[in-house]
Amino acid sequence: MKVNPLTQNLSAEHLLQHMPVSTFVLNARHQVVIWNKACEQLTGLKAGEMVGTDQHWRGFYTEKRPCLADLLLDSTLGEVSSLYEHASDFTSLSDICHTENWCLMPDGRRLYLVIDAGTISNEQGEVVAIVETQRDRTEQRLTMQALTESEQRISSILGSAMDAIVTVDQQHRITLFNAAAARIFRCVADFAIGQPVERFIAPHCSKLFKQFIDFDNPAAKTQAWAPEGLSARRADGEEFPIEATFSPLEAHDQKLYTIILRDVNDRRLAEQKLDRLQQEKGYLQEVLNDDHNPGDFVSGSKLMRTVMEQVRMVARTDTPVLLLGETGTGKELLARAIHEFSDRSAAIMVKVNCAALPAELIESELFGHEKGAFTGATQQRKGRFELADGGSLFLDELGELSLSAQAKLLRVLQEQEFERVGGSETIRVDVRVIAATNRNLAEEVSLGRFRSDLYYRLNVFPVEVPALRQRVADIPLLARFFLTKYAKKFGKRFDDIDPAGLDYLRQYPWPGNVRELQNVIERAVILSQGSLLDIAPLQPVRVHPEAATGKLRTLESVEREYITRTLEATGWQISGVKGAAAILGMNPNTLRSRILKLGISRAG
Ligand SMILES: Nc1ncnc2c1ncn2[C@@H]1O[C@H](COP(=O)(O)OP(=O)(O)OP(=O)(O)O)[C@@H](O)[C@H]1O
Repeated sequence: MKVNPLTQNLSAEHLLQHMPVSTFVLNARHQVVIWNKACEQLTGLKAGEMVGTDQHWRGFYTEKRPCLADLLLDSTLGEVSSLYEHASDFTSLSDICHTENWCLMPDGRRLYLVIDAGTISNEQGEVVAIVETQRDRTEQRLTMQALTESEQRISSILGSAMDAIVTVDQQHRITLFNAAAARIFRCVADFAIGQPVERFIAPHCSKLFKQFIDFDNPAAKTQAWAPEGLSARRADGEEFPIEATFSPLEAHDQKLYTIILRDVNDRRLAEQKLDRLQQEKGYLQEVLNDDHNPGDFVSGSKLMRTVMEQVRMVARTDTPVLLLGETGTGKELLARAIHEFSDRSAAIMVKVNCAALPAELIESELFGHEKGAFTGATQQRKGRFELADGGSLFLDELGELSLSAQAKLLRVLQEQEFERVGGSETIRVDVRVIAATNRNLAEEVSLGRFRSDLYYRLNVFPVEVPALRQRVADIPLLARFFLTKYAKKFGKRFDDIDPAGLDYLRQYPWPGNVRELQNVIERAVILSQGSLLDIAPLQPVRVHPEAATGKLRTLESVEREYITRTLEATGWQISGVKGAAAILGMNPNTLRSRILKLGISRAG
């Protein structure tokens, strides 16, 4: 063998000992023959204590296990995958192998070591020794892990962002297209990436973008806000309004630009939805304070059972329902039952009391108005029809509706569409109308106060709710029902109603119907002391005593005088147990509207 004069004084052992890479050598019996300086440094174990032993594993592991050199020596490389964390990185070229692993060093440090091992054979080809090197790559590994994690975080942020995020290179080609961009532009990222951004933004917007990325433009160093009024183009060519920001991005020495944009229509729709939900919330709050719970409907008499059957039958259809009956008979409660029994019960039933609002406001209440439609209309407002979309609309006191509102209502019933007050946009809704009145509508039609076409449209399914005096069998049931309700409310206990009192209740004609009975029981619960509820004899209200004198007056003047008298008796208190509405057996809102209509005032 030719001797190299430059290396003749350097033995192989000398070289291995001073190699700057941690190295140990095993003989064919797995005994350490060399444990170099770098290996001493890495493991903290001295060559003196390792050479001649088979304890080399102690340098890298806390428990005895084969090192890569041992596996190579025993030709058991198959075990690598179970012993090394990153066995996939393991490579073996017959007599050289490589793997990477986290190792727990004797001093407790956790190091990521890149391990290589190779065989040394004699001239006969017999393996006489194995050399194993270990290189510490902990820092690189941790940096790589941190980078991967941060990339994953960024990609999950990009993926979950609501706005479209698109990055573009200096040639204007798209390099990144997040999930929101795919949704907004209606195409997958693979389709968009590589395409010029101009394919997705309208000319005016591309001009602005070009100005932005112009290198001589110092503004390109910072973010720029593209105002509303710009538009972008979806993959199918449809243009849509956007607002966007442009910003520069330095990545891997490459200059990129990010465009973050949002579909303004989406935002407008979201705002509208929010607006509607807020109105709905306000409305539901009103309903929560209401005591009309269809689950609490008491019906024992044959007459009421027939009414309930009708209600159940019609509930399943979309036909408008007209509930007719005296005040306080339970029309609103039945309207709620119709809604609850219908397929629309998941949506809400919106109520409008047509008598509680002045004629000029009722149309805006029902159909909404546009900004500036009339003095005081400072904002666009949706009406109750829009709020009830998908559900039901209960029009209470329908007979009070103005003729012009009646015309609009007829159109909604026929075509399910209308325009807001002061607006030209046609709004379509899917609403089931339930109306109620205590007036004789047929008579109102003949007097020209109610449109005949609307009457016929609503009269498809009239439900006559009988007066309480026509269904005496319901009186004890209702009285006991209200007794339980108010005894609970006022924290009192009663065994039953005094039998004499029950007779008074049965004999009384109940002009205010169930509402009046409810008020009588509520007052009795407050006043009674014993275990039986006391009911004082009831005096029917004499509405028009003047008839007896022969001086006949109009119903309106009698009504005005009687309401005024009742108000004076209650000290002008309208609602509450002792209020005029309770005495008159009227809904407080209805009473308020009657007071306005009849021009009743405290002074006069
Ligand atoms: N069958 C019933 N069972 C239980 N409560 C009833 C029943 N009928 C009516 N009520 C109660 O009587 C009161 C008046 O009922 P409701 O408001 O439904 O009558 P209405 O006919 O709509 O009255 P108005 O015409 O004055 O608006 C409510 O508090 C209601 O809960």
